[in-house]
Amino acid sequence: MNRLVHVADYDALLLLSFGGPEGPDDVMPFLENVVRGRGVPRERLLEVAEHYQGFGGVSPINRQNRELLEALRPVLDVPVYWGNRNWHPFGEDTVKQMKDDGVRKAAVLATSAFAGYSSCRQYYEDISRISLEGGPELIKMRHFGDHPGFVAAMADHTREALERLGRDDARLVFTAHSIPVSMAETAGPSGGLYEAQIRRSAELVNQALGRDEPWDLVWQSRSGPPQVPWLEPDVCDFLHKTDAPAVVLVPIGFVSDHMEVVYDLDTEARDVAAERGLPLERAATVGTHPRFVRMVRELMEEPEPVPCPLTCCPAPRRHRS
Ligand SMILES: CC1=C(CCC(=O)O)c2cc3nc(cc4[nH]c(cc5[nH]c(cc1n2)c(C)c5CCC(=O)O)c(CCC(=O)O)c4C)C(CCC(=O)O)=C3C
Ligand SMILES: [Fe+2]
Repeated sequence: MNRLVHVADYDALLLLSFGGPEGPDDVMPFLENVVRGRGVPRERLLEVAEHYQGFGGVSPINRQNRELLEALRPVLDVPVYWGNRNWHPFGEDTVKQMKDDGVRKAAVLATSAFAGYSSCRQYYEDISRISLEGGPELIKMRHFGDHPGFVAAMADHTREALERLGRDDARLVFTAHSIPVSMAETAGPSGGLYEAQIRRSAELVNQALGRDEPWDLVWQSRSGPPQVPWLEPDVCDFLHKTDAPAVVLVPIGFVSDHMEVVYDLDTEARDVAAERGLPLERAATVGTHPRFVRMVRELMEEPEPVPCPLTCCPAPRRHRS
């Protein structure tokens, strides 16, 4: 059959993710992998280690990724592999396995929907680092925050949270990982793309819900040295000050309920709301919502994506660690 567009014929999918500890002894070595050369103060690291230890040293991200793999298997016609940047199974090891299995060309689904250094460029860096001579070609799929599958899944979960809260006057407060302002300014070919894409995605979710009410976008999980400016307002500062009568937090910036969600939102942000007597619910991330899972297949059926220009989303200046 002649096709009008070139359909990239992948013979595998690689789920490329962040990785997380699977027990108390993994926590510090994992964190050291994450922040190597990034100038994150030791005190911040020890504080974040405590968040993980509060969950028995186990990040929820690995279970979430395993669940996504299981949900993808019946929907795709090709084998599904999983590799991480910061913890086992490391992408390096997975790609060796893929090579041994004779994989030729794999679509790469990074567990992040948007542009930016941490959310996109760093996954390209991972791909170059783990690619092997004679191994599979690894094609990173496009940003998907505006894909109807992502939007519909997020909208569904937001509707469920609104129903749990049971208040018509609740305000939707979208939240995403804060990043340094300098990183936000250089996101995408002409800058500002991380924030612009997240805002667009939030707007699409709001529209899908048929809501006319104003909504907010706030940031969470700030890291780095205190003198470096990051995107604001922080979710907790926002909750301290808002005059909204009730709030649904919508973690639009994440694809699964990992530590940033279950600690920074479900523990910290919830405590602030409770202190103020502010009714609050948190929408589930897209996770394994069937429409999101189907989106992955749809992305693989699109023409092969044009890679991001090498000049966008540059790495921040390296710090000595
Ligand atoms: C934009 C963005 C996403 C969303 C896109 C995506 O999902 O990729 C994201 C996701 C995640 N971030 C995660 C964990 C961490 N991020 C850190 C630190 C940082 N994140 C940053 C940005 C982002 N991060 C940045 C600019 C830093 C500063 C240091 C650096 O420039 O790298 C640190 C260091 C300690 C600290 O928090 O200070 C940890 C432990 C986990 C795993 C959670 C789990 O284990 O369940 C996930 C999914
Ligand atoms: Fe992070």
